Amino acid sequence: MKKVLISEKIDDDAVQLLQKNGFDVEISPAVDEATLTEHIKGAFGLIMRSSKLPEGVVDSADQLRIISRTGTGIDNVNIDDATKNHVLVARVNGANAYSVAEYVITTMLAMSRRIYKSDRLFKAGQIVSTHGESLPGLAVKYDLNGHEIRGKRLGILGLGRIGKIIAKLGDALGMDIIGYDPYVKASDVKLTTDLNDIYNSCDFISVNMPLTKETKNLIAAKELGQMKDSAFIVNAGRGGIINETDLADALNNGVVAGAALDVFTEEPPRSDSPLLTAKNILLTAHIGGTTYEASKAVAIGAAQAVIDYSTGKKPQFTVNYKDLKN
Ligand SMILES: NC(=O)C1=CN([C@@H]2O[C@H](COP(=O)(O)OP(=O)(O)OC[C@H]3O[C@@H](n4cnc5c(N)ncnc54)[C@H](O)[C@@H]3O)[C@@H](O)[C@H]2O)C=CC1
Ligand SMILES: O=C(O)C(=O)COP(=O)(O)O
Repeated sequence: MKKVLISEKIDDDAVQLLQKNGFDVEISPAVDEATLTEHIKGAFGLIMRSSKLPEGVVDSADQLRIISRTGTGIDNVNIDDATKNHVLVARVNGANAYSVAEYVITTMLAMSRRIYKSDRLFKAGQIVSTHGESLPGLAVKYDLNGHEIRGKRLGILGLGRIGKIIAKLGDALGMDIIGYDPYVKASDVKLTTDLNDIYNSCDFISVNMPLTKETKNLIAAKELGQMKDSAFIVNAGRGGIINETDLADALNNGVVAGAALDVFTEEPPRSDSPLLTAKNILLTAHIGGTTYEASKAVAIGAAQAVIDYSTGKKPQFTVNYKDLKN
C-alpha cells in the first residue's frame, strides 16, 4: 500500500478519494522539519498547502515521488531540490481563483467604505455621532465618508487566472481596469507594459502575480511614493512582492490611503512586524482561497495528481515534469 503524507489539514473528501484508491493516508502532526523528516519516511506522495517546506525534508525522504500542492503558488517548495531528488512537483491551478478574486473585491470595498474603521470605533465604544457635531469621545459620521469604487481605476499586476476574474468583476462594478503582465500579449483587458502607468494613475492596485526573483521587492518606497495618496493596495499574491517596512512607513505617513494584505514574508507575521500597527491596514491570515468551494476543489485536485502519477499518468498541472530524468 502506497503512503501519502498530508502536512496540513485539507478537505476530507480528498482524504477519502486517496483511501478509495488504495493509499495509506497519514496526517502529519506538524509542519516543522523534524516532524516532517520523521513522517515522510516511506511516503510516495506529500500533499501540502502554503506552509514552507523545510530544507532537508526532500533529501531525507526515501520513497518520495511527488509533492502535490493544493493550490497555485509553489514558492514554498524548492523546485531545484525536488528535481534533483527526482520528485515531481504538481499544483492545482485555477480552482481557488474565483475565491481570491472575490476576496480582492471585498477588501477594496471594505477599505473604500471604511468598514473596518467603523467596526473598530463601534466596538471601542466610540459610537459614531449621527448628527455630525463633534462630541467628546464620539466619532463623527462625516469622518467615515468613503468613496464609491464605481468609476475608479483599478490596476491589476498579474493577469493570470485570478487577475482576469478580478478584471471581470471590477468591470461589472463600473471600474476602469488596466492590467500589467509582461507574459500576456493579448487580452480583453486594457494592458500597459509600463508599471509607472499603474503606479501614477490607479485608485486601487491589486497584486496577483507569483513571488519570483523578478517580483520580489517589486513595490518599495520609490514605487509607493509614485502612487496617489488616495490609493488603496491589495496584496493577495505573495508576501515579499511589496516591501513590508516601506509599506508600513507609507501608510503611517499618508503616502497611500490604505492596504489590505492576505500574504506576508513570514506567516503569521512576527509580533514586532510594523504591519501589525500600521495605519489603515486590513490584515487577513492567507484566507484568499479559503472557501469551502475552493478548499474542496484544490484538495481533490492535489489528491488526483498523486493518484494519476502513481498510475503512470501525467498530472494535470505540473511544475518540473519535463526536467525529471527518470
Ligand atoms: N491569497 C491566496 O490564498 C492565494 C494566492 N495566490 C497567489 O496568486 C498568484 C496568482 O495566481 P493565479 O492567477 O491563479 O496564477 P496564474 O499562474 O494563473 O497567473 C499568474 C500570472 O502572473 C503573471 N506574472 C508572472 N510574473 C509576472 C511579473 N513579473 N509581472 C506581472 N505579471 C507576472 C503570469 O504571466 C500569469 O499571467 C499565485 O502565484 C499565488 O502566489 C493564489 C491562490 C490563492
Ligand atoms: O493557491 C495558492 O497559491 C495559495 O496561496 C493558497 O494557499 P493555501 O493552500 O490556502 O494555504
